Amino acid sequence: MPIECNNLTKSYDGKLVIDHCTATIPEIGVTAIMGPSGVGKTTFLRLLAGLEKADSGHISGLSRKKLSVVFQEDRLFPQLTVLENLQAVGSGAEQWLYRLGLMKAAAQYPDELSGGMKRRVSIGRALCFDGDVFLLDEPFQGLDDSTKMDVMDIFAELKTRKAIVLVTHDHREAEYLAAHILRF
Ligand SMILES: Nc1ncnc2c1ncn2[C@@H]1O[C@H](COP(=O)(O)OP(=O)(O)OP(=O)(O)O)[C@@H](O)[C@H]1O
Repeated sequence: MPIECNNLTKSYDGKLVIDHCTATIPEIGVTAIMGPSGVGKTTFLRLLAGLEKADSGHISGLSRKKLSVVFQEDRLFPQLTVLENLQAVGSGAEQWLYRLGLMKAAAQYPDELSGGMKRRVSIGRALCFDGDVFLLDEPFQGLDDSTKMDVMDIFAELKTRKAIVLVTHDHREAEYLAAHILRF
């Protein structure tokens, strides 16, 4: 069942951020969300994640679906190691750490990591949680080109069986992964 967004609106302090947005997100494959800074892309993801409530409109097709989210700020558990951060949410932690090039960092704590490493741990946690729907807000930002390709390839594999909503400013990422693009 696809996710249907019907006529969503959302304002902050009287300023309209999401203006009657209607969109379909297929059950399988990558939907890229693109648009200038401040146009409401993160807000749209937060509406999908249920972290914000729309002022009007309706989202259907999300009930009973498990959501894996990666937001721009990496919300890792500071008191847990990298490995434990992944194990806390699901299974397959070691396998994902390996795929993400993080095996050597498994016993480190988040405040000992670089920005790009924290980002990969966040991605690893989303993968371990193994949602039906992945909500990704600029997930590849801060990764060097080679690591970015490795991580994008994980999602290229995943997109054959999951719904992935990818906010990105990078046309190459969108072209590589996405079946269609929602322009905000
Ligand atoms: N919690 C909030 N309270 C007040 N204003 C907010 C809040 N969240 C977002 N906004 C405002 O809503 C607008 C859209 O923000 P949003 O983060 O959704 O944009 P974006 O398209 O994701 O931007 P970027 O590409 O820079 O990440 C901005 O003007 C922002 O200041």
